[in-house]
Amino acid sequence: MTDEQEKSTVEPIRVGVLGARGRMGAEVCRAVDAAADMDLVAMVDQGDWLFNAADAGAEVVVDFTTPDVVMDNLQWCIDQGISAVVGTTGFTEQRLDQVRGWLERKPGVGVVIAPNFGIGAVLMMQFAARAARHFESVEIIEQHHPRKLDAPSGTATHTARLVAAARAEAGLGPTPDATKDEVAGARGAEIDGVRVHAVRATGLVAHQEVLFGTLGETLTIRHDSYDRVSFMPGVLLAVRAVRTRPGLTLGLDALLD
Ligand SMILES: NC(=O)C1=CN([C@@H]2O[C@H](COP(=O)(O)OP(=O)(O)OC[C@H]3O[C@@H](n4cnc5c(N)ncnc54)[C@H](OP(=O)(O)O)[C@@H]3O)[C@@H](O)[C@H]2O)C=CC1
Ligand SMILES: O=C(O)C1=N[C@H](C(=O)O)C[C@H](O)C1
Repeated sequence: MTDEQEKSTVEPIRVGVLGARGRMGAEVCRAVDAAADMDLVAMVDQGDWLFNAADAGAEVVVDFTTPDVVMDNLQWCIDQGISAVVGTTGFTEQRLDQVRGWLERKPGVGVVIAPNFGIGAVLMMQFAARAARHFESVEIIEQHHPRKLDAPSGTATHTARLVAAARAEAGLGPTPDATKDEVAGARGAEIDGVRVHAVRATGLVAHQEVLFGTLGETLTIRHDSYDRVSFMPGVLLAVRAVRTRPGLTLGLDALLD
């Protein structure tokens, strides 16, 4: 049998998309539809019956909905034995523990949850974590389109936690800052001791800068998503991998190695 014949005997992955009419969901539907090794079998949005995905035989569900519905969606997928790729934000440690608990009862099911599916964004977070130990100051500035519901972004929150963990490991104390916050919020939000500033403006898609400072120098690590197609290679990578990774995979890092 030739390689081509062998390839054509591999069954396409049957994919359902939740939040299919949203900005990301619609882009995911186009990407899955265009992928030769995937079949788009269900497009579910607000008001649609979730069971459409199970009835259509989805093996993997991709969720880009909202933080207030994603947990119910995930619990349903795991109960149905359907693996899930999740880009929706709002995952606290408590939520992640809950997902791990559901997965323990369904050992064959895989879930990938990633705060950002952009390959450049994943690298930006890795570089930031690597730089963190060498700089006494660090602040994160995330910039998004004004229809975004949450702030700070999932990416900024995740970056802050990575940076904070690297600083703690290197024995760095709090960042130096003598400023009195005379107007509430002027110095941004604080996540694990790292200041995070959220900007919302028409024309933006998804952007982040991590600004490091030490004596006589600064380092800025910046990533820009100008178009939601930037997230698609990461989403498709996760769809291809998730069924062979039972349990919870956090972030794309493990899939890129
Ligand atoms: N991880 C990553 O790489 C990325 C993550 N995101 C995150 O993805 C999420 C979605 O973003 P975005 O696409 O911009 O948001 P949108 O608001 O454009 O899309 C969300 C969609 O989900 C629908 N929805 C709401 N409730 C349900 C439900 N119960 N079942 C099915 N669908 C439902 C909404 O319908 P309706 O409008 O009628 O409420 C809407 O169509 C956000 O949390 C965002 O932060 C975004 C980009 C990249
Ligand atoms: O809502 C968005 O648009 C995005 N959400 C994710 C986040 O909150 O980090 C990923 C990316 O920044 C785009």
